[in-house]
Amino acid sequence: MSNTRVAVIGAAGRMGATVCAAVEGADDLELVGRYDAGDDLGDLGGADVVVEFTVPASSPANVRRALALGADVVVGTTGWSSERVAALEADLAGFPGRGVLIAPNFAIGAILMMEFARKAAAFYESVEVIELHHPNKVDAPSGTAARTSALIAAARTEAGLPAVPDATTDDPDGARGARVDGIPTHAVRLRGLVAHQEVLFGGEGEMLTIRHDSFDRVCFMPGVLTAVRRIGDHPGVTVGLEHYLGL
Ligand SMILES: NC(=O)C1=CN([C@@H]2O[C@H](COP(=O)(O)OP(=O)(O)OC[C@H]3O[C@@H](n4cnc5c(N)ncnc54)[C@H](OP(=O)(O)O)[C@@H]3O)[C@@H](O)[C@H]2O)C=CC1
Ligand SMILES: O=C(O)C1=N[C@H](C(=O)O)C[C@H](O)C1
Repeated sequence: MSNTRVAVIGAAGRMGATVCAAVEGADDLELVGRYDAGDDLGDLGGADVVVEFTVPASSPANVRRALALGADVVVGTTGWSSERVAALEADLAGFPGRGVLIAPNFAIGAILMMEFARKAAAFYESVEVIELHHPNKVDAPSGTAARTSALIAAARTEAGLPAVPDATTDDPDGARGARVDGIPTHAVRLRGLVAHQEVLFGGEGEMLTIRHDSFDRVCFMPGVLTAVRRIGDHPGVTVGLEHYLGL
């Protein structure tokens, strides 16, 4: 069987460069193109699969370009709101058989953290999400935190839980953080960090903390390579690598 041809958009970035090295190290994959800001995407090297790690403002146009060239697309870039996903789903009708995976986080531990948080959500009155990242990150809250909060909110609604209790009436500086689907969601930016998240659940007399730490971007690579290898089996738009992992 011939190797899968892979192009990377955002190839000079922290994630893109790590993905290029991972693809080059895989016997069954061939890196056919590296593209970064200002580059002409051309025919994307004739890639079968395009991996996209850029910035939220550029990601949708890059995905559409890759689809138009006949490639499947693995997207790691954050900022894919439900409106953006819906627009992509409508566009994808014009590209039958093509697949797009939008994964807020490719690290297995982060995927499990979200799954555990979703399971715990129905059992606790209180919950807060705290994400902590390197200070070069441009978006807040992180895509992972936004997805975690959305999953928790949906699970709470399904369980018939009311809003999280919070007596705050005076918060002129936003100290209580953002609300994502009603879930308090906080962002920390600190030199020395890579990507970290805590989900705090509180009930009468107890707290459950679920924490994940990415210490090195290599932790995302098994997930990215799995996505590249399996995307051909997943036409349409998929949000979250968990759907490729049987979770
Ligand atoms: N899903 C996951 O598991 C993970 C997702 N991420 C997400 O991936 C994205 C990238 O993160 P990171 O690598 O740290 O960021 P970087 O800023 O290091 O890399 C982004 C790269 O994309 C380039 N770029 C910007 N616009 C375009 C464009 N239109 N076409 C091609 N290239 C472009 C940038 O160039 P320039 O700097 O010159 O503008 C830069 O080289 C973020 O959204 C982040 O949240 C990060 C880690 C894991
Ligand atoms: O920008 C990052 O670094 C990361 N971005 C993703 C996010 O926003 O969730 C994934 C991970 O947290 C690293």
